[in-house]
Amino acid sequence: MTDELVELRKISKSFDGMQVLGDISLAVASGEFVSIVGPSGSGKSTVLRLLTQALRPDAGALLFKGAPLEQAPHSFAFMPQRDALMPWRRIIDNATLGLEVRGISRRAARATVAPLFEHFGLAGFEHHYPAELSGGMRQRAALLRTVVQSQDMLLLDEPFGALDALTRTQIQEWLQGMWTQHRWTALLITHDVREAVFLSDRIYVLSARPARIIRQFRVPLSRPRSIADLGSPAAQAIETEILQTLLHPQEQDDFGPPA
Ligand SMILES: Nc1ncnc2c1ncn2[C@@H]1O[C@H](COP(=O)(O)OP(=O)(O)OP(=O)(O)O)[C@@H](O)[C@H]1O
Repeated sequence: MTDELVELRKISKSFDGMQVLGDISLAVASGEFVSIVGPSGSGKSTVLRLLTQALRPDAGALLFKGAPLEQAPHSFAFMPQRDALMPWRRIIDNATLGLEVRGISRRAARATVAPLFEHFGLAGFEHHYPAELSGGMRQRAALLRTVVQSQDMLLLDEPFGALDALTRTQIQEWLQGMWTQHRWTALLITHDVREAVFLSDRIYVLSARPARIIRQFRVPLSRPRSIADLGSPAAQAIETEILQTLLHPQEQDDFGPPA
């Protein structure tokens, strides 16, 4: 398909003789929000590290707009599990970091990010240090730093895993609203099936090691969404089916029904 921004085609990867990724094929279209859920240690972060080219696959192809990823000009904005804010830099200077790394002066980078603080619920905290912010605010600051780089795609590695349940729900609702406005292409790794259902257009379910994709689901919820939509029969049904797939992978056909 031509609108696929990124594609992993028959990717396998082993570490020290231990096969982590079996034979992974997946794609993310431009403007699509896709999640990967799977058991702990199944290789979800490895998929992202292959995309950032921190790792190389043993076999298979990584494509960007149909061309080999390593040859195609592209840029991905990566947000890790921990917020990874630099404690010695003020929030505004953390937010500018990705721009400064790309050679933009701090002054110009500050002018770019400053108007976004209100949108990210961080107005008034520009000159605070990370330790002075709540966990949810730090994650929003890390997300601001990630999205401000105008990259082709956001790679989000379990970004809200360390947050308490209420803060996590608030930031999910906020991110859903932001995404609906901006339509960033995004690939999210998460353990949280409800989070995946709430945020995604499509969800891939990975098996345990060696990981393969056992099912993929299209989320039948319109946008914009609110947390209340998770109570709808359609959302409940898909959440239950994904959990069943994770708990009883042996009952799945090889690739399950098409999304
Ligand atoms: N550089 C590496 N060298 C050796 N083993 C590795 C390396 N990177 C990952 N692994 C192993 O590969 C497996 C998959 O790791 P990965 O972090 O991708 O899983 P994950 O699904 O993201 O896990 P979690 O959900 O717990 O974060 C794990 O057993 C891990 O120990």
